[in-house]
Amino acid sequence: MILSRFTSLTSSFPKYFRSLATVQSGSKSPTAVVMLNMGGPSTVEETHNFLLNLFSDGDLIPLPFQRYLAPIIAKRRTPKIEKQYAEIGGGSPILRYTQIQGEGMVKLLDELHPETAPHKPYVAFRYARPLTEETARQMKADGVKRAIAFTQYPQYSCSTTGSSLNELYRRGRAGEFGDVEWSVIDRWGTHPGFIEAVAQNIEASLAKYPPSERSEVVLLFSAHSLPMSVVNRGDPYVLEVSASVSTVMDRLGHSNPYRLVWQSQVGPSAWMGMQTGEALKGLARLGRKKVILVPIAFTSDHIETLYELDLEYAEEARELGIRIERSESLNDSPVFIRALADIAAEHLNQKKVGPTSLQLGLRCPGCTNATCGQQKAWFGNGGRA
Ligand SMILES: C=CC1=C(C)c2cc3[nH]c(cc4nc(cc5[nH]c(cc1n2)c(C)c5CCC(=O)O)C(CCC(=O)O)=C4C)c(C)c3C=C
Ligand SMILES: [Fe+2]
Ligand SMILES: [Fe+2]
Repeated sequence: MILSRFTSLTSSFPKYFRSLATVQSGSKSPTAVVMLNMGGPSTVEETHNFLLNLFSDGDLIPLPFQRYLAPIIAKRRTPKIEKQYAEIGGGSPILRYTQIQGEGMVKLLDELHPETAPHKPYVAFRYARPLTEETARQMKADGVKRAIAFTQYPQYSCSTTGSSLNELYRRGRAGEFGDVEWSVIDRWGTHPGFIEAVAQNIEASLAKYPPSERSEVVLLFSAHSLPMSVVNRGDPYVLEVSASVSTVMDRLGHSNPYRLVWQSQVGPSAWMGMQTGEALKGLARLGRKKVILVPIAFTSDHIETLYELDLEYAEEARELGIRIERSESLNDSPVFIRALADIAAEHLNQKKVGPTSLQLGLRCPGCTNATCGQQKAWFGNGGRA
């Protein structure tokens, strides 16, 4: 309410005064909006380093003797994953899309929240360049004094956003960013702008079916799975992904039958199910031959959409006689970029409540990782000891 009043106020401002405000604040140190994500190899050659960083992360994959096992597993897995990145065009597009999203977001944010302008986007990836340490050096060189850590995972998991925040905390506490006041946007899986962007992409896919067939199409929301050991320690990811799905279906007026299923499990342990591939087989058995696959837990294209969904599952569906469409990832969607700016502006307006959401302070009840607790206390104090 307050935000929408404020938005209409700034947008009715004469353009001249708005651009003057930007010029006058041009000499101010920028407010950094640090976009956190896992990253991906931009070229096939970077695949090994990406996997090495990923398997070395104890927040994502806790391994015994991690320092010794991670290089062995990464080396063994590299040829298979290199082939997949080669088949999707020679690398992951995540950096390109994150840069487009970041640039678009700050342009809007300067108008939505001129008090903290200019805003500058930074990217801090966990397993690919630019890594957090490089971003820290750049922010220090830019004289940043105020920063928002903005996760690009809509739903919170200790193994994704939690891992990024732990890395930011370790480097922040070591002084690598200089003297920065931090606040955190840690989840936004039911934000109306995000929901609208997903819903519009689903509607575009539905429009590919003849009107008489549309209501029969099954919407198969597919999210990266999570090991049951993580789910069982109280990780909120599964619940938050379910909330995103329910909210999208509310927005669509429950026009279609739908299910939430899980993809991309790695290794032999138990993971959250049912698996996307199994679900397709089950739908074929039920005679449901029209499906739209909807990626719901990641906002740009990556190996899981471009390889697993578009190549592997599409082939499987064809063999099962299913007509399959894939709802586009959010990528450079203007509706989504506007949502990112709104989320950041709402955060800046509501910051009086505290530098993090109330949810962040409540770590997974079963989590015994000391860094998670220290990180939450540190961010809760604005990044001060
Ligand atoms: C919300 C998204 C994701 C969650 C949750 C997640 C958890 C998770 N992932 C692994 C292991 C791997 N993930 C890998 C790649 C990968 N993971 C995600 C997203 C989530 N992971 C993405 C988008 C990607 C691809 C990156 C890109 O292409 O840009 C990989 C590497 C690929 C492979 O070897 O298969 C591994 C390994 C675990 C163990 C986990 C939960 C604890
Ligand atoms: Fe993953
Ligand atoms: Fe944790």
